[in-house]
Amino acid sequence: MAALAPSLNAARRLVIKIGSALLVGPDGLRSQWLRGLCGDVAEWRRRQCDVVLVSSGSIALGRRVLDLPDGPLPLEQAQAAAAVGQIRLARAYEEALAPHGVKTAQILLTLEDSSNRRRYLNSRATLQTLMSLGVVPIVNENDTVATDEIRFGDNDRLAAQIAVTCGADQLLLLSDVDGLYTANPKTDPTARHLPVIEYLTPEIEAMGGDPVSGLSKGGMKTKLMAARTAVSGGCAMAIAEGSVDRPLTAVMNGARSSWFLAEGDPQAARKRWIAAMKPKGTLVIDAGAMQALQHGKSLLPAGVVTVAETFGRGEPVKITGPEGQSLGCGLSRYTADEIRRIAGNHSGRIEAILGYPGRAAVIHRDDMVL
Ligand SMILES: Nc1ncnc2c1ncn2[C@@H]1O[C@H](COP(=O)(O)OP(=O)(O)O)[C@@H](O)[C@H]1O
Ligand SMILES: N[C@@H](CCC(=O)OP(=O)(O)O)C(=O)O
Repeated sequence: MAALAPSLNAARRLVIKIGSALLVGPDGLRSQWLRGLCGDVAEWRRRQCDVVLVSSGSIALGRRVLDLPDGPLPLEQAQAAAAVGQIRLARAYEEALAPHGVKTAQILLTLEDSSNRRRYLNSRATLQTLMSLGVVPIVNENDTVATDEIRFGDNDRLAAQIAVTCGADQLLLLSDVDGLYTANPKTDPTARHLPVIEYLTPEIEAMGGDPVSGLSKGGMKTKLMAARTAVSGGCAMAIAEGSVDRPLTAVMNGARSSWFLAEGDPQAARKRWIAAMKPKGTLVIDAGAMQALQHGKSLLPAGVVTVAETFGRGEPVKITGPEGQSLGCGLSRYTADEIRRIAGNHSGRIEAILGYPGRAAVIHRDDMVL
């Protein structure tokens, strides 16, 4: 029996990627379309769904303002265009969401921000805080500082990385095509649409071709790479035609799309990821902390007895009980030296001891596997 596609209606945390060609037309920003999209975003917020928007379009908007020619731009010009376009892009979202009472924030990231564990944890914490405050973050690649070696280069993969980082259960790529076909439908009239992709097999991955549109970057290739990241992170991913009015409502009402099914749920995937890491050090904790962890609490400095070896912030450490029992592992929010100084102390004393404020927990329960 064919597997069932998830319903967009059921998303609890949704990341939506908007391609340049949707947002910017021959006459500039497609304001009316953006108002429709933002009407949908507000509707999903009303349903208590957290929403993150990953939007392309800064280069497409900026190049128009700077009168740069069509076609690929040299890196420096693309970076300049992005700097000019990004302020317009962010303002457009803010203005389209404000009438619905939805607050926005701008987040610009590079590939390094996801590969460097400390920066990754910081951006994750900021995203979580923004969502807990009901804000819709607008994310784009930080094109002004991202040179070729350190860039995602396309927002499909950035969106998948964001979806996994913030534990989203669904990722929607709004594109100029209504899903994955057996070949590029713009060039091959025999191409067949695939509504549900249960497993990302090599055959499926070979279907991804390049884009035809002049504004776009990755084509289907990068969307399939995004699918690999999303589904293995426990997030279902859909590709849908975004140019229609109110594209989320359209998908919910049955507009054609392709769904890639998730492997497990986001939390389980994150725990698998942490469990697979090689610990860099060990924290020995007392009996009270051991009991607290077993009741689903975070590890506070007060419960740490000793720290072995050297590790940095965000690195994996082993957690051991007072009798040397192996309890599990987790990502440390402090360096080994910092924990040595705050061990045994109440979290309220962290700032006085270290000389700067820090997070209350040494290992947050979301970053821990027992
Ligand atoms: N197997 C395929 N199925 C669907 N589209 C494909 C396929 N291979 C290549 N494509 C191309 O990928 C395009 C979508 O990618 P792209 O233009 O980069 O979109 P976006 O700007 O939304 O990121 C389609 O319009 C199509 O030309
Ligand atoms: N960061 C770039 C977007 C790059 C990109 O992935 O574009 P697209 O293929 O249209 O989603 C920009 O804002 O122009």
